[in-house]
Amino acid sequence: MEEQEATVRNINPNPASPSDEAGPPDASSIWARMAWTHLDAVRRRAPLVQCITNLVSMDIAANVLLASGASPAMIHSINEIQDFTPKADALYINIGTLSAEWVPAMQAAAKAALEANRPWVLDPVAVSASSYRMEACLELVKLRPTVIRGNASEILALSSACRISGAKGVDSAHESIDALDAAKSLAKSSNAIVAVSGAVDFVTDGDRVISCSNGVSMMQKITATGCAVTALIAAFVAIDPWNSLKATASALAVFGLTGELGMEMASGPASLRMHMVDWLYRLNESTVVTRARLSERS
Ligand SMILES: Nc1ncnc2c1ncn2[C@@H]1O[C@H](COP(=O)(O)OP(=O)(O)OP(=O)(O)O)[C@@H](O)[C@H]1O
Ligand SMILES: Cc1ncsc1CCO
Ligand SMILES: [Mg+2]
Repeated sequence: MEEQEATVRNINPNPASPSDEAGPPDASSIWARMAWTHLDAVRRRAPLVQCITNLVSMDIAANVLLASGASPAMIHSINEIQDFTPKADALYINIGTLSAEWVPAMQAAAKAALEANRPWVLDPVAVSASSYRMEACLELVKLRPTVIRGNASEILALSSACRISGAKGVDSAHESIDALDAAKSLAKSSNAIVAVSGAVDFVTDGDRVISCSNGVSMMQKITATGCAVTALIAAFVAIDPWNSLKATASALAVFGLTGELGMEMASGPASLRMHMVDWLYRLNESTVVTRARLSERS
């Protein structure tokens, strides 16, 4: 979808901002305030997000959506797509545990979302694991996802449409920066916003690049955190579909921030997961505005 410049102007009108006393806010605080405004809008508007996601991620994705204020619906039968998908505010498709039965449902749902003018978000989990998976994913990319979010290995593989990317499995074998050019190229060829997650997350429309440095490495030790943040991206894009670049960056910052806050209390991956969900539910304006770390790269 075409980007508009409205979001940053619209979300920075807080006359009570402490930064006003010291002069105009700097660019990073404008981005951080944008992240808060997106989270606040998700809480107020509770977007309905249809998820066709892998079996491993269903629980964490649904809980992350609920804690954010969104309304998840894990509906994947092809028999329900026609009735349900046009009612959803956004659709999330994740190919992590795809099967011959699910692929037609994914394609039908993506088509239904397109026809209903709803944003839809693709997570190309382990896209280079098999030619079946790659071909299914390439067919989905043709159905014009609004956002594609993957780890560096997935974005590198999808961007070049190579069958062998050097990835081990569903985890990334690359740093996110290694995939930045591939992400820009994929964004241009697919007309989607592309996000590469990692120690630093990058979000691009092919020209502009927003980076986010929130998060902790322990998040990689919880299965399906990537799937969960893609679900969160769908909720954020649902409430700001004309600014999907910014909505995607906001979701990544908010999710990364829950990792940082959760890590202050966690003793390992299982408790981190629990604390992340709690923090997503509890996050307040001052924490997001002071701790979201977003910036635009030139
Ligand atoms: N080294 C790191 N430091 C900080 N945050 C990280 C790091 N690696 C990943 N993250 C964060 O973890 C989340 C998941 O990203 P990751 O790249 O691990 O996804 P993924 O490989 O697709 O995960 P999965 O397949 O398990 O769902 C993102 O929010 C990302 O910012
Ligand atoms: C472990 C795993 N295998 C297929 S999907 C998935 C969840 C993380 O992507
Ligand atoms: Mg993944």
